[in-house]
Amino acid sequence: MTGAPLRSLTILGGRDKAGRPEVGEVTLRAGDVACIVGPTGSGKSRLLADIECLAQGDTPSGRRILIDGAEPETALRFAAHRKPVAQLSQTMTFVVDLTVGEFVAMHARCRGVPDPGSRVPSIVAAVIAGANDLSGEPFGPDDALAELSGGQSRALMIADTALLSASPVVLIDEIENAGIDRRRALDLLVGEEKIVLISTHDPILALLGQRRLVIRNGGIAEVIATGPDERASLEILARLDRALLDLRERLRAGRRIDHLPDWPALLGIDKERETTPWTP
Ligand SMILES: Nc1ncnc2c1ncn2[C@@H]1O[C@H](COP(=O)(O)OP(=O)(O)OP(=O)(O)O)[C@@H](O)[C@H]1O
Repeated sequence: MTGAPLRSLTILGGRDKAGRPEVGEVTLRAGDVACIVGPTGSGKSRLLADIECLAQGDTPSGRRILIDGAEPETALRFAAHRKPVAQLSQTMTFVVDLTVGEFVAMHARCRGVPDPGSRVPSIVAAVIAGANDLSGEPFGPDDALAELSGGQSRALMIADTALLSASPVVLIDEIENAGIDRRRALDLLVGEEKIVLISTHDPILALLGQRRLVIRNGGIAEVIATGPDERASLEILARLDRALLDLRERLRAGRRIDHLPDWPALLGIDKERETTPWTP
């Protein structure tokens, strides 16, 4: 654990793959969500890895990461239990022979949750409830960890990271196809005053963040603040997304999709005033 709460994380720019300097400085504060966007191979994972290891000019990018405006002490970089950064990777496979309840209780004890006798059962219940809120398929404490679906595993790790991990910085490598409610996942993490960085191409996630770091050829080329027009678009995208989720749920439940939603009504488009006919 890191002790005092972390207030800010600063990325001091290094160089791109061609050795050119990138955007000089980006500071994120507790409760901030920043998205990392860029083409395949542009260096998104490199940036996450630089933050994860609290790079000090000793990685290919030459970036330096500051905690609360200062270079982190060496122990913070190399002692696993004191690391301020948690990373949720794209694939989540459990290979231990434990139930969900046993695993979360064990993690709670490792994380030093005080008085295991009374606190652990309630924190286990809170983590499982949080995970069930994110994934469409509920599971319980007696279910085997190894038998959880991809979406359930991912939801469990997000709830576990939000509620149990002491790490104030959370790095997420793409959660778009994980079958979980992405907005709730972010709310859960941000509600705990974490700094969240997500590598994503999902328009909803991208617009939910306050900023987007655009990566090109290995460097941060631009920092885009989410503007008011984009926030308005987010509401429409969220409606579309809910409608698509509904259709997915129907399919999951073995039902038919004979009728599609009334899209113009759903998106708040006034049919009377529409002048340009839409053609597929
Ligand atoms: N600034 C840099 N200087 C030197 N090498 C870099 C830099 N940034 C990234 N790289 C290297 O470029 C390669 C591709 O980067 P990375 O895997 O981070 O891309 P990505 O955007 O995450 O790709 P994908 O979307 O396919 O996962 C890696 O080998 C990485 O170490």
